[in-house]
Amino acid sequence: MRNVAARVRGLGPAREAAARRVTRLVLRSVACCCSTSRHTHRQRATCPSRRTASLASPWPLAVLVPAMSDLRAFFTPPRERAQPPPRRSASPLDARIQEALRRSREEARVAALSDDEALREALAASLAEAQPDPEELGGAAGGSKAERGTASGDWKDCGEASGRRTDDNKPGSAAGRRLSGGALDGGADSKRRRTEPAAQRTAVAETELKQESSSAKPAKPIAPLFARSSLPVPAPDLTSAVASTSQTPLEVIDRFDGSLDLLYCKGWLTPIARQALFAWMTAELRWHRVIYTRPGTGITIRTPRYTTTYGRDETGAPDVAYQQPPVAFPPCLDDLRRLVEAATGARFNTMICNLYADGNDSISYHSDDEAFLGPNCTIASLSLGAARDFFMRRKAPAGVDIAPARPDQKSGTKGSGPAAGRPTERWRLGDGDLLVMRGRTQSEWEHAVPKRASAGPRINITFRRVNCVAGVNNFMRYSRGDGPGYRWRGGRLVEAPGGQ
Ligand SMILES: O=C(O)CCC(=O)C(=O)O
Ligand SMILES: [Fe+2]
Repeated sequence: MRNVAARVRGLGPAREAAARRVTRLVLRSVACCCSTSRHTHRQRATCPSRRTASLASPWPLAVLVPAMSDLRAFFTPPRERAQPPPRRSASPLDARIQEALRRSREEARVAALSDDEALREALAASLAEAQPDPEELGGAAGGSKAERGTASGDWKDCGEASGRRTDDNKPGSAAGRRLSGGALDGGADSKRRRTEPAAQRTAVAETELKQESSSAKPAKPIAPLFARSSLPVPAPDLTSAVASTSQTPLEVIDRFDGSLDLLYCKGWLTPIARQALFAWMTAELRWHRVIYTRPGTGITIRTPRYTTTYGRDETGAPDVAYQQPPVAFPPCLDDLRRLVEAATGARFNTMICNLYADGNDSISYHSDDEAFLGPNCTIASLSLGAARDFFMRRKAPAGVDIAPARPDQKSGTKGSGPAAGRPTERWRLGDGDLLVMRGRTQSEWEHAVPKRASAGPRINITFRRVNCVAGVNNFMRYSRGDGPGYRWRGGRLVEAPGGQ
């Protein structure tokens, strides 16, 4: 009853009294909230779960909410009811009552859950996302137009041509070629860039910017069940490989004569480890929504996901040698790095973390082939939380414009000439899955996580090995930037000063 009083306070004494009457009525007429039993009035008085049988509990609300449209009449004193109600399309009173009841129901539901249950429930909701739309990336121009829509639109391209001290800034580098629409940048889109006059190119780029900006909505509530996570979430203990990983060997995927060279393990991280890691990373890491200017164009890009980065190269350079001092791995992520190294046989010194808050967050087609990663680099990618599609498409051979095959077409069409289209591969990366890209994969393929109409929060961690200061500068610039940081507080990502 206290809850009722709190929720309807300010509606006037008559309506408050009416609300109390309704609640009393409902409490008498429904079973108590242990729900399995049909207690008598007397039994109910002593049932331990009765304390939750208030207006805020799910039980009476299930009865009240459908009758919401009648509530206004019910709350109206008889004197007023005799007169015809004023014609209003949306009553502010209705709205207030509905909102108060909705909030109290949600609070009661959350309060009734333990931390573990809340986490499990949020993850289950995340995993039950809508099926992907196979058409989304299927355009012949390559890449979803809801995304940046070009192979040269991603942060890496800008970093490499930013004039900063990166090895990739050289005209002959893979990145330089991509940015200038060179040989590796195949597809109709890059052809368009090569042939259009500069003014037109700017117009196209601005359109892409609008798409990018509109897709990159500000932080919003995404998982109310984390509402209590303002308490510190303990870091998971991942020190034991046997306890933290499934110990299932990684599957070797070797396609197109070694062009696509992957290792894959579904559910590599155990459920307990992955859930604890996901909860800790969302709550305790400081995430960034990096905004940067695309060099040479003056165009502002808002990265459509949250990111952060840790680690440094092994050149032994002091902090002052970097544009921003690198940030050391938090201990549990360092333990994770060691586990991934043990599983893959590769060595890593840096990580980039991506937080896709919902289906609107994405990463467009790109390759992680920067010179500071070295040739044929190995990149290990661990997914946590909601499953998302991971698309791969083969780059066109130098100087050839071939549209990629549609993602729903059978990939690897024989004699992949122009008619056949470039092969595409599609993966569904789920909670705890480990995917390792190695060999020629980065130089011959691109990958993307497209937007989806609905998807729960997902984290992706990529482990990489950079061989120079420039690589760390690049990661710091494009995965941390100089804007504000965000932390998951009260069920949403909120701007948070300080910390790493
Ligand atoms: O989220 C993913 O699975 C991919 C992330 C990625 O490609 C990147 O960070 O470079
Ligand atoms: Fe990538």
